[in-house]
Amino acid sequence: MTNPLEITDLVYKKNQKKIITDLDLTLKPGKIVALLGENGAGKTTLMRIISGVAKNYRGSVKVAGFTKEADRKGHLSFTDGLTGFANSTKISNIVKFYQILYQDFNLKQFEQLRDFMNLKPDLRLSELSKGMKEKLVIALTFSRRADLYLLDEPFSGIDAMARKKIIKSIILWKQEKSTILISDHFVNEIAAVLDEVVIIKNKTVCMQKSTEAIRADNQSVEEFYESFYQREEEE
Ligand SMILES: Nc1ncnc2c1ncn2[C@@H]1O[C@H](COP(=O)(O)OP(=O)(O)OP(=O)(O)O)[C@@H](O)[C@H]1O
Repeated sequence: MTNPLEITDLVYKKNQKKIITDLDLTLKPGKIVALLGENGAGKTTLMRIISGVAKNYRGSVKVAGFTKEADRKGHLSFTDGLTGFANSTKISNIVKFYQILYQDFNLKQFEQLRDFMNLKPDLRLSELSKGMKEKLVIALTFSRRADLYLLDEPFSGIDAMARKKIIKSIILWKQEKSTILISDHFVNEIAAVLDEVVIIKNKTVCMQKSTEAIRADNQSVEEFYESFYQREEEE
């Protein structure tokens, strides 16, 4: 089966400054993977490159076996901050736009997710709090059928109770074979649903490990992440 993501020799510069260098990353089907790293490590940049929002990189980025940007976009689901919509746009109109733009957008699934998130369709973007916007982004992202879902710090504004509920349900919202790459700073909260951890440091992927292997070493995912940084500091 084709891997949802295969990146080789990725290099990305912005204003002459190297942001990502010599990065390789392969994700297998059906996995939930955390993308971890300190502020400024390059997590958002990597997601923007994979999704085709950031261009002019060197190296190969394949999504479900496809390298061309348009093909990649058809096989992955990523909601880039809703920045293209005016503040007065209603949720219902954003959904209409998604239905036109993406053939794989499933309205029924969206309505279920929207209700799960307690979002009223008549609300305008200007009426949404940070957490409500994040809930909308999650609902839109998971309303598409995709091989790869990208979630960039999806929960930073969502209250703890709702966050727990959403994390528990994530597994139900994806098809068995699709893969989720999710960046977050609170690894302990998502640890229970994770299959793998990928750490970005020094502008590249410096660690990829399954949570099964981490737990076999009698460590929690959080302990593993913390000890990784302690080890690096000692060296
Ligand atoms: N518009 C920009 N112009 C120049 N450099 C940028 C720009 N956006 C980001 N960078 C640089 O790219 C690097 C990676 O940033 P990025 O936002 O991808 O990190 P991140 O891991 O997502 O961080 P955080 O956890 O804080 O969200 C940083 O060093 C940052 O200074």
